Amino acid sequence: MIELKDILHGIPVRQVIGNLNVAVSDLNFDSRKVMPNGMFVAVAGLHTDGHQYIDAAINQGATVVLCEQLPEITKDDITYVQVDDSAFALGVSASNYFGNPSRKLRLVGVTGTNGKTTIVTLLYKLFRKLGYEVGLLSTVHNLVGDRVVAATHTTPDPLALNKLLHEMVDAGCDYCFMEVSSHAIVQQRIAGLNFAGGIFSNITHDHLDFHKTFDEYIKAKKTFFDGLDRFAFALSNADDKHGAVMLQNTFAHKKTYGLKHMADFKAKVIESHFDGMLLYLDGQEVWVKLVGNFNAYNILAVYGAAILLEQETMKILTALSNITGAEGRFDTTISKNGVIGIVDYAHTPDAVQNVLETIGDLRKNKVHIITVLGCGGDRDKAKRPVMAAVAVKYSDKVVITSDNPRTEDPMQIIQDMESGIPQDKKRNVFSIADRREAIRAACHLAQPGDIVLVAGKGHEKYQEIKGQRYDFDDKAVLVGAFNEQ
Ligand SMILES: CC(=O)N[C@H]1[C@@H](OP(=O)(O)OP(=O)(O)OC[C@H]2O[C@@H](n3ccc(=O)[nH]c3=O)[C@H](O)[C@@H]2O)O[C@H](CO)[C@@H](O)[C@@H]1O[C@H](C)C(=O)N[C@@H](C)C(=O)N[C@H](CCC(=O)O)C(=O)O
Ligand SMILES: Nc1ncnc2c1ncn2[C@@H]1O[C@H](COP(=O)(O)OP(=O)(O)OP(=O)(O)O)[C@@H](O)[C@H]1O
Ligand SMILES: N[C@H](CCC[C@H](N)C(=O)O)C(=O)O
Ligand SMILES: [Mg+2]
Repeated sequence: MIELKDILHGIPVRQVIGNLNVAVSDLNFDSRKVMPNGMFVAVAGLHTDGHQYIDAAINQGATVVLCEQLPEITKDDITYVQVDDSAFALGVSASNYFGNPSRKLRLVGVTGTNGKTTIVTLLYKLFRKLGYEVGLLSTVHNLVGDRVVAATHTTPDPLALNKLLHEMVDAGCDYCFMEVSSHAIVQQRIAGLNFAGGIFSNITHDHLDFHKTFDEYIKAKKTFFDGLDRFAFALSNADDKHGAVMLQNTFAHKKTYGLKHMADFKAKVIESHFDGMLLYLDGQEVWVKLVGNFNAYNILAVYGAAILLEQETMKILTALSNITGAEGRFDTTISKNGVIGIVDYAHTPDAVQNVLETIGDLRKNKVHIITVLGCGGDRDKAKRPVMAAVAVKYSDKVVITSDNPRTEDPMQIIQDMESGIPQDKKRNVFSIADRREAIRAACHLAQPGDIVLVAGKGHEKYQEIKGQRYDFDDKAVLVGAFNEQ
């Protein structure tokens, strides 16, 4: 039980109707989940507005309502708190409700278009190896120490997020590494959190359905760094065109990493193989089990953050050489007749290009690269033709298929992708809507030594079609197809 006035700490309140000295036994932003003597926070969404459900929340037992617009008729036994920004108030009140757990461990957030999951996963594994108790909030899953909590979002809603942080504190975690998505920044899921550091990976085309313009997308990412305080570090990618902008207005301690430009943390790729690469990192040689220039950036970000979190260089490097990346990222399998299969979560034009360039650099004797690729439904439509064009440019053959069509028509998504393919390349492209059949077809096209890249779904264990989730696992389907050969 916590008193309402304590939940409101740090929230600019415009008006209160009713009693502030009431105990609140539950906090919710979904009227359907409100509990007796609970507090309901009305937030405007993309599909509907929580303000429409204030009565429903009261009928469910809410005794406190926090909102931006007061209802025309207020009830005597209910406390109404009016604020200017209820999404911000939700974040802060969720932190207060759970005892501000982000102040009781060191929380590091990672934002950027690609690489967030990889960086936080590597940080989680690294700090475990360095002997700490650690929490993780990621697209693949959340971890409270060793305990797995399924992830519904890349960055959970403020209630789920603070509840998990609270559990991490209870479990004795010293650190938590979390992904900060641009949706979470705009929707203020991270309001009220205290970050010990923030990391920027990169920014390229994605989510323009939500942010509308690339400038708005940049602005969203930058807001995260603007919100860091002077005790935190802000670590940015010096080689990214927008890396400097991220640090422009932050109060945090600014640091950079990069392979090309001048930076505080520098690295060079010396050797690359399918199972890892040799890096020259901050004056030392280190073998890591990840592949590709893009992963050299991820490793550098992790190394820099570990130094900024006061860890010792040699211990970091030794631990780094013994850890693997996140599930479903550049995951390699070889068929019995020597076809190399790679499952990867590339679902943006930049990621597809990076992975295919890496494969192109690693391949021997110009063996063929066959890419299986789809694009998600109910997501950025503008990236579809671009992803297809990139796949075609860097592959010998492409099988266009479905990713998660969600509520969209799979054939329409495929057509949107096909529109990006130059006429003279069309003969190398096949479209097969059924993802299982597409993967099988790619494997049948492959000769020994060829490489089949299955991109876009990585670790995901489902496919969402017409709003329904079906079991689906790219790796299992790929291995099954290999076994048929
Ligand atoms: C686009 C987006 O981010 N949507 C999120 C948003 O939903 P919404 O805006 O549609 O909400 P809404 O349905 O309009 O409802 C508005 C409010 O009314 C309330 N309500 C609604 C109905 C009712 O009966 N009673 C009631 O109180 C709702 O609880 C809500 O507070 O708020 C919901 C509650 O927190 C989220 O679950 C939902 O995530 C959806 C499922 C989603 O798919 N989000 C994706 C795009 C997302 O967030 N992705 C990023 C990662 C992106 C990346 O970098 O790759 C992520 O962090 O996961
Ligand atoms: N630093 C990077 N730069 C560019 N591409 C990358 C980088 N790291 C990973 N990738 C590519 O992006 C894909 C997704 O990587 P990862 O899951 O780490 O990113 P993410 O930012 O967490 O994505 P999401 O937005 O879905 O949470 C990888 O499978 C790989 O193809
Ligand atoms: N976090 C990303 C993941 C996309 C993964 C891809 N498989 C898809 O479904 O589009 C999103 O929700 O946009
Ligand atoms: Mg992620």
